[in-house]
Amino acid sequence: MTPSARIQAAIDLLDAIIASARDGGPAADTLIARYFKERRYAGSRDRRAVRDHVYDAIRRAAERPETGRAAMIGVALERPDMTALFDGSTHAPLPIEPGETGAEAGAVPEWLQGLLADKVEQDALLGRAPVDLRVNRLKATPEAVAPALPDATSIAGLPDGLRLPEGFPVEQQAAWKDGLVEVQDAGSQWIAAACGVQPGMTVVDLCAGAGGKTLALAGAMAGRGTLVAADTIRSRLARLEPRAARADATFIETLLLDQSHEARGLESLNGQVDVVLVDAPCSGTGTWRRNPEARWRLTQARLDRLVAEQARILDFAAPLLAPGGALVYATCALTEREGRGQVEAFLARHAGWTAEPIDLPVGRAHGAGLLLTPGHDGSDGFFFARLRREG
Ligand SMILES: C[S@@+](CC[C@H](N)C(=O)[O-])C[C@H]1O[C@@H](n2cnc3c(N)ncnc32)[C@H](O)[C@@H]1O
Repeated sequence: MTPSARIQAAIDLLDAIIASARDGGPAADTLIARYFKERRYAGSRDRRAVRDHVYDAIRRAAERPETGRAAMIGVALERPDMTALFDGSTHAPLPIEPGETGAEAGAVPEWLQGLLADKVEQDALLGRAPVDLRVNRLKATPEAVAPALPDATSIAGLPDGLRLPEGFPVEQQAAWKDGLVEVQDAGSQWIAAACGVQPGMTVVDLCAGAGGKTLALAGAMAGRGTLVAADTIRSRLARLEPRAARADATFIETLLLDQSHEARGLESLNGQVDVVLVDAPCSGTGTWRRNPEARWRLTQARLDRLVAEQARILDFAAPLLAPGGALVYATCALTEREGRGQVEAFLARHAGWTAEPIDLPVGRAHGAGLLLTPGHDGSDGFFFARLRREG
């Protein structure tokens, strides 16, 4: 493909990504993969260049642009070498008209600006994310794994954490294939640490998804005790099973819950659980550096629905705890309503619960919890809090 044709391909893809973000369709990565599956003539350098153009345009625009052309012109007008590629030749975009402007540049959509926690450094939200790993204590130690990953550095405050440069092909490494390491952002590892689980405990990961944090909890439990991974989406829990097998964490039990009737499926655990982790569905504002297109999908109505759902999940999680048990609430969101506000509202609704300090060498105290941000902590953005049921 010519350099101009790569720009036109990026414009076509951005049109599809914009429509998909508006209509709740597939994610950008899925659309890019499909696009190239149908265009086998594109070589690996073409694919990489087009993908880079697409993600440059997505990162640059906080608001969903009107068209792929506007998104790409926004990028080109900041890079003089690129504007010349809009030359109207075969497979190239039409020349940029005098006065034709691109999409506006920005980090955070206007409507969200005032809703983020005041300590969030907005520009860092879209920085490049490294590849963080967690050494799987069920199979390995950091000392044993480190020689196989010479590019890895340690992560302050995480004895089992290793950090590799952005884009490092970790899934091609024997250490990953053999289940000695898992890919897991440092923030998620700190949340697992904040759960304070011990071998022999009864633990429920209530929004387990594909089990990233469940596997970290399994490691901390040394394979002993009861660990239930629950979710309402079967395909997500199904992805946990091969991961658990690879990690030698086969003591994990999965529990598929019926949306809106979750309490029924959890009844037998009522009052029995030492630690419940609620890693709630959220706006994902803390993960924009990995998923910048999420900014184009979030709306006020969706945020309202998420806040209501988080409160409902906390309410059916609370009865599971044994007296003295801990409920850890976490979101990869940086909006006040999903974090500090959600926990304040829980404490106001539920007598007999207190928030307790979390002793970690990272983050900043925020309301009754802790705030992690890419700018301050070098991890994805998270809010989490530990709530204790009185004994
Ligand atoms: C932030 S993701 C979890 C990520 C996962 N804990 C990890 O570390 O990889 C939130 C999960 O909550 C699940 N979820 C949404 N509504 C739920 C509900 N009512 N009960 C339980 N899980 C729910 C979603 O299906 C999704 O997998």
